[in-house]
Amino acid sequence: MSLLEIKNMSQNFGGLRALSEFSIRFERGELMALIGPNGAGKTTVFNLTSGFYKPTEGEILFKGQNTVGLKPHQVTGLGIARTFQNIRLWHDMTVLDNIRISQHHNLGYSLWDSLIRSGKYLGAEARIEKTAMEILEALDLLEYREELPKNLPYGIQRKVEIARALSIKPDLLLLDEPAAGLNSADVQELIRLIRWIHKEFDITIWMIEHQMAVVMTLCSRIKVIDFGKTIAEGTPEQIQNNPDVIKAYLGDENI
Ligand SMILES: Nc1ncnc2c1ncn2[C@@H]1O[C@H](COP(=O)(O)OP(=O)(O)OP(=O)(O)O)[C@@H](O)[C@H]1O
Repeated sequence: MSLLEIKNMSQNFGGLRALSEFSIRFERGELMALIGPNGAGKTTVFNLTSGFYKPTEGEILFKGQNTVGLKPHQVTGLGIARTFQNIRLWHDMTVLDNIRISQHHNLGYSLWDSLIRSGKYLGAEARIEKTAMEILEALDLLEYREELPKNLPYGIQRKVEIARALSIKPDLLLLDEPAAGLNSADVQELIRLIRWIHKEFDITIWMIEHQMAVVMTLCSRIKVIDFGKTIAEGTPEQIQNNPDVIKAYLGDENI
């Protein structure tokens, strides 16, 4: 069974067809990219896959289960974690609390348990704390655990966001433009980090990225969309030489 299978997924926003009959199949362990010019529909694909939008048409099967109609926290609970194009962290909570709070989609205790501080509550909170500390240590972020994200350099904030996504122990990690806003040294660090995470956590990664250096270095398979339609899929080499892709990025007049 494929880890993720999307079949003929489309999304309309009023009269705009933002995505048209998008299909993809992932096997466990892949590192895959979704690319395309601005406004092509890439983030829409991630919003649909992670339950932020419900597709107008189509099917999404994750580990064989249909996820269409599930809420984002339910999709997270099944094992899909994501980061956002514009970093979304709680800027007035510490780094550690940001990681801890992300695990609260699946607590296993009730409000009553938390009020009386039952054994169930204390046990779950201890597990959450342990996981958060382990992730921070693995990503070399322990020294920032008591800092507020807003006081940290942008590259570190990106890393914290990735740590937060990883803390739910996902099977599939969606990274929406992880290199956006990073300087070239941070981009190199990010490439190393993603490669390391992919191997060390043994997870499947799907990324949207405009920086071709990142995509071409990391991904074994690339899918290209333009105006909501799939125009190409293949290896980095095939994509680089694909005339439809070149045309979509550069326009007819530049070919
Ligand atoms: N919630 C929404 N309501 C209406 N239109 C939307 C909504 N979300 C996206 N769109 C439109 O759908 C199209 C695809 O947008 P999307 O953000 O998916 O593109 P993208 O490929 O991620 O672009 P970029 O690379 O610039 O981030 C755009 O025309 C956008 O304006």
